Amino acid sequence: MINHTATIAFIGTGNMAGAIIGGLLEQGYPARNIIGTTRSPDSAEKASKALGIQVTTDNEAAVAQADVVVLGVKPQVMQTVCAALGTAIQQRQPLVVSIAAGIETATLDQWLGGGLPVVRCMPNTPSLLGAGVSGLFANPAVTTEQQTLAETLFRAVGMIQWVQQEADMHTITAICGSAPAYFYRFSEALVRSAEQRGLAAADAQALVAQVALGAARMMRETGDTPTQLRAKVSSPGGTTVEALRVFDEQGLDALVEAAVDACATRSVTLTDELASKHD
Ligand SMILES: NC(=O)C1=CN([C@@H]2O[C@H](COP(=O)(O)OP(=O)(O)OC[C@H]3O[C@@H](n4cnc5c(N)ncnc54)[C@H](OP(=O)(O)O)[C@@H]3O)[C@@H](O)[C@H]2O)C=CC1
Ligand SMILES: O=C(O)[C@@H]1CCC=N1
Repeated sequence: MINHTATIAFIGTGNMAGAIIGGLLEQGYPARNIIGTTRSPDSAEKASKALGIQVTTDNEAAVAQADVVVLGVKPQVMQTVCAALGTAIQQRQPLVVSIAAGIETATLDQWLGGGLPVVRCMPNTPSLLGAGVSGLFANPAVTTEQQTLAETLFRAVGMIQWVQQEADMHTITAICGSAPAYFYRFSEALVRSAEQRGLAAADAQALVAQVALGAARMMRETGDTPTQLRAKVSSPGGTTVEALRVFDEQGLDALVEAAVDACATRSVTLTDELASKHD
């Protein structure tokens, strides 16, 4: 069960934090126990209306009442945001959860003044529907109770996976955080092909979404591996094998491997760029 009494401050309430907040509210988390912040008053008003929670531009005031502070701003502005929040966070000593790509817990802790419990989390946007995946890493200052709190919060919006080595967060980013976009990209290509063959765009999009949902549910619910499920679709001498032959001939595995590698490598270089700012 989620601890519904913890007050959570989301510093940055954009695409990802908004998806987590939406998912928590959907699961019954009380709106009064969630506060969000944005940089501009305009986006605060928009986010507040869209999500049905209080959203301000006052990061320090949000932290002052929080048991959990979720840092949901872009990596490139995180240091500035943390520097301005250090005093409020040190006074309150909340559990700090960062959802930023490429920022190590030690770097964040240093930016916030040191000695803090920091959980690094890599979620993904399907959290909005309770269908997210979040990889989690805790620094040594995180207590068992805080670990459970972080775990229950993110479990409320999907699956969770703890990693013991922080370096594994690069892989988690490449196969969970960023990966919904790969499926959307593949779906865009399928929709485009269907359109070229004469289907209406809206129909093609609905069909592709249903295929993706069905395929995902088969992988989750039948216990079969993707390889076994693929075999069950591919009749010898039939149609599917022809499409799969083209994927193989044109090097789908190498393409995917290169894409995942590029994503994980960017997570590493982002980490190096941001850590080099930390003295
Ligand atoms: N999008 C995704 O799928 C995923 C994103 N992430 C991580 O989540 C983080 C946010 O990404 P995303 O949600 O896509 O980005 P968005 O640009 O959608 O959101 C950024 C949010 O930060 C706010 N913000 C900027 N500066 C400040 C500030 N000084 N004080 C308070 N709020 C501020 C913005 O407010 P305003 O609108 O006023 O500028 C906005 O609400 C990143 O670190 C990213 O690595 C992790 C996993 C997946
Ligand atoms: O693209 C990004 O950098 C963020 C992190 C994972 C998903 N979106």
